Amino acid sequence: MSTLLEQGPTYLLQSPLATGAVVVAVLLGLISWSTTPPNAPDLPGPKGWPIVGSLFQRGKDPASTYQQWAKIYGPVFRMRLANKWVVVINGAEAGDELVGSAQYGSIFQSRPMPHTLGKLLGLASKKAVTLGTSPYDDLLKGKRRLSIASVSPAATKTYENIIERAAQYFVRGLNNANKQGGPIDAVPIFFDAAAVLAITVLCGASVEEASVLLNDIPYPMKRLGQIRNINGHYRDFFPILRVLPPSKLFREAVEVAKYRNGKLTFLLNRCKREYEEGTAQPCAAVSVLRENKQNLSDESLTSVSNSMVSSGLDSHMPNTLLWGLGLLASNKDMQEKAYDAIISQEKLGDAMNIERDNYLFAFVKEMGRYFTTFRLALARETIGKDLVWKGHYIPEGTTVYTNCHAMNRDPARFVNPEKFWPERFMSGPEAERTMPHYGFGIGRRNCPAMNLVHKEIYTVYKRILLNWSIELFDGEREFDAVRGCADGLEFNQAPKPYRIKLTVRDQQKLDAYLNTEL
Ligand code: HEM
Repeated sequence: MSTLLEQGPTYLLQSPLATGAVVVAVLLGLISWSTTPPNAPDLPGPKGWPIVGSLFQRGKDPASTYQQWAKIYGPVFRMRLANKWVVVINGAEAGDELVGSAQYGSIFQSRPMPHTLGKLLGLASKKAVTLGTSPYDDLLKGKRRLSIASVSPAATKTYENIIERAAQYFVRGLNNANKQGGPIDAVPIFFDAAAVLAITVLCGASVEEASVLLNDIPYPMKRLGQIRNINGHYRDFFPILRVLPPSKLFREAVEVAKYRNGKLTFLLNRCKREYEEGTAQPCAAVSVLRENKQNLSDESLTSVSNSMVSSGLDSHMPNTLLWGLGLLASNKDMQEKAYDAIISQEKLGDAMNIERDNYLFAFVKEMGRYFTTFRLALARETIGKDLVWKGHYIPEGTTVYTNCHAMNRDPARFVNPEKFWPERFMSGPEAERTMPHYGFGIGRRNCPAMNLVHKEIYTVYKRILLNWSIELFDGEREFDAVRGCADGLEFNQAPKPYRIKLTVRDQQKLDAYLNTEL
């Protein structure tokens, strides 16, 4: 120390150790400065570590960790993820009051544009931006209106035949696998068929065309979901890392986005031509075109179409179907009740209120609640003004995570929330029967497709259960939404791998069904 005091900067330059220490200190200071966000929300929350904040305290299942933190800091807390402050909403009441209410809902209606995603869109085309990843603006309002119209209950009714054809494609895939003998891994079958379902509902293509359409895309479709993952990329949190060359995952996602846009543009142009000629079949794209009174540009229409297919092409749809299939296979009692409900529905037709009296329908709803495959939904960003809520200050521009997983497990809102109990939507308390759960998000940016999704999942299970009884191949397995989850850090949560065994109920009926041209 005395040498340093006596010689000052000269000593620093002469001693490599001291120079190194100074460089490290300056670098740390710079990183800390560049990762300390201004304008902190005034809420309780975990303290976090220097520089990285709570980034590495989130664990392997951030939604469950936030649910635990909410017990310490309250249903709405703040945390710092390196250079970002994030507010996490965990309770049903707080979610309804903040994001779902007329009073505050508009403040929560934008989405942040993380660096990695923004860069991908710049390279691949703005057409690749789905509604789910669009910040709020006037264009978004128009696009959202179109997407809502295209999946309304009335529009969905006109897609029933398309959904039946896609359900037959699911059954064909399972039947082909079953004919090989041995256990069946439904993952590749469901991912392929869910993509076919999404494409056929979007543009009325035949299942044959849809099944080959995306075969030449060079990397797995889930690359795009990996870039959209709410749990983020280090480059989003540490600007200094952006000087590094793009990662392999990023480069592959750009290719996928470019290819996918090309295919969707082709399909959409065909729909447009047929719509103008008056020969188009009912499908979501035709509903969009019919509703497009503002004459949105081709770019906007492709972007809406991208939004309509991404859940099937990425993972929410196949993952949701895989959780439910496993549960049905593992629980004979539920499977029998679901089968009986299908038979009663077939006999009674419209005389049965499917929403209220059908066990399989209730099972489908409960799957959405219990498994909440999209646990943290898509991030929000506050817009329009700063908010003071119960004395807490949340500045405009704050990133917000709606923890749908925790809201769906809030005991103040759901009786015995840890239990998978479809009957809650049939004979449970009125609040549960009449209010939607949070599996499709909340408020002004919620998922518009809940009706369509319920119908699609119901039809797929109905066709599977009418033809087979299902068992687990490898013995008992627990389909617990948390313990049974493959990877809590993924964009969308899948069950751990499992295999099933199918026993044909009536071979003649199965053959006749597969030979029917729908
Ligand atoms: C099992 C299937 C699905 C699940 C679990 C699901 C769930 C979700 C969730 C949680 C969100 C975010 C909502 C929020 O931030 O509050 C969302 C957004 C969205 N979903 Fe779905 N979804 C599914 C299928 C679909 C389908 C089939 C379509 C279209 C045909 C669709 C269209 C959209 C759109 C357009 C958005 C963005 C809304 C916006 O940002 O304004 N979803 N979905």
